[in-house]
Amino acid sequence: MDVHVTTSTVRGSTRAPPSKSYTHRALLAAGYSDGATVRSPLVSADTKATARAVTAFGGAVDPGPGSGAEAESDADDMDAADALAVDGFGGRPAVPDDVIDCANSGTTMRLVTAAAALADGTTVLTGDGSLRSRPQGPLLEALGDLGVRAESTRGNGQAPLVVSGPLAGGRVAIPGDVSSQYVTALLMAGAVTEEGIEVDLTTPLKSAPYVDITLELLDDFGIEATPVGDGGDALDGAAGAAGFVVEGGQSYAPAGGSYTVPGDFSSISYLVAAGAVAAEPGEAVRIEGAVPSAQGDSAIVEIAERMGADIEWDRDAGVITVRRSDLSGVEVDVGDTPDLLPTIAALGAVADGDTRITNCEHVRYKETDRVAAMAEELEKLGAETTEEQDTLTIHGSESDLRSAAVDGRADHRIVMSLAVAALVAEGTTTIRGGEHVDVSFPDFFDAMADLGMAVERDGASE
Ligand SMILES: O=C(O)C1=C[C@@H](OP(=O)(O)O)[C@@H](O)[C@H](O)C1
Ligand SMILES: C=C(OP(=O)(O)O)C(=O)O
Repeated sequence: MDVHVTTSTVRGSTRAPPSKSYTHRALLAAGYSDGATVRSPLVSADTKATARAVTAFGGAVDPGPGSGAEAESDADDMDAADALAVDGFGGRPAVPDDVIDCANSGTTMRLVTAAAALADGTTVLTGDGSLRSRPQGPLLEALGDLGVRAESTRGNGQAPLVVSGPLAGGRVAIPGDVSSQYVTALLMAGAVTEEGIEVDLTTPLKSAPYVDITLELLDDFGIEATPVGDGGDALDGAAGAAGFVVEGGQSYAPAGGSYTVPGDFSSISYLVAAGAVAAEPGEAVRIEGAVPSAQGDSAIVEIAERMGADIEWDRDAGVITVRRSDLSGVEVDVGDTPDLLPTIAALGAVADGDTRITNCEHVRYKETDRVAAMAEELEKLGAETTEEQDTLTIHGSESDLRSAAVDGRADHRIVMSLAVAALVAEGTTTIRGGEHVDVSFPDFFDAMADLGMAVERDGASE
């Protein structure tokens, strides 16, 4: 679907969608339990993939009591639910009747691969073309070292994957610089193994806040997992950890039988960026649902502020207010916050001077190579960029941005970031593949239109 965005200003209140990362984990944790309700879930293409996996393992995911939707036993049909009742498989996944389709979701594939290793039989996992090109090798090797048959059908470390359990647990080494999701996967599955799992990192952990999200959620489900330092001493968080330990034989059970998902700061980043570059003079964009949590991507507030944005975050109320102001380029290390790269690049294209995004090699292993994608697509809008393996520099200047036809690369975050840049590019920008926002922020263009973005989709104009 082509989306056409014409230069426009924005103002008014909007609400952050629920967190994709927390929803994936909550659905799977509820699956590992005897049953739990997940409140305020993100219902999107990616989280539906995780719900399908929970169902394939013998659980069930239904719009629950008070969900605002009729009960349905089909994970694909969970739209409009504001609570999902999950029937768990009690830590023992059944062998699925069919292949598990993880669609576009890396989180689903990694977390579900480790869950599949617990089953006494064989699970096959696949996904779309993008997911089948992403790296799974380190997780397969780790599971192999733990005595599970875990293979890529093409022998290239990519899906389709075949996993045959059961997994008893043990000690294993894994690199930390490809994906933190391998650690999350091993910790979530490790809690219900017989022996528990000890993970030793062979390289420092990138995307560490995502493991903090995991530790926070595990704690809320009554599961103990511990980051450890070089000497085996327990640490407070995943940053700087040399490894992780999770005891086996634990039971997943959230307090009161339910878990509530907080707002998503990766999604909030587009709303913040839109306000910072295009809020109507004298007006503001107000974002509700911005409650503090372990999400590293809440750094978008500090990054926008450092660029000169007029922004306030009332943490108690969970409200961010942002007004337009002149932005200047800054240097940002995205080692902890890979999903912010497209947003920061779009902000950098509007800011005056250079925005240098460093430590970003792992951002090349996402739905697309986001470093190359943002460099190339922002150039079409008139920005100058310099791409290196681990660094992206945007030589920004608002006056240079002009409309163009750009490609969202079938990647939700590229689409949403280009839409932000399109707010200030002179004329009408056409973004190819606008439908891919369904992965993490299905209502993105509705929310933006409500704020004042001049946007047309498939002939419908707002
Ligand atoms: O665990 C998670 O929820 C995620 C971890 C990050 O991936 P990596 O750990 O592969 O960098 C992030 O990019 C992804 O969007 C979500
Ligand atoms: C990379 C992302 O997610 P995943 O790894 O789950 O595909 C993302 O949402 O930006």
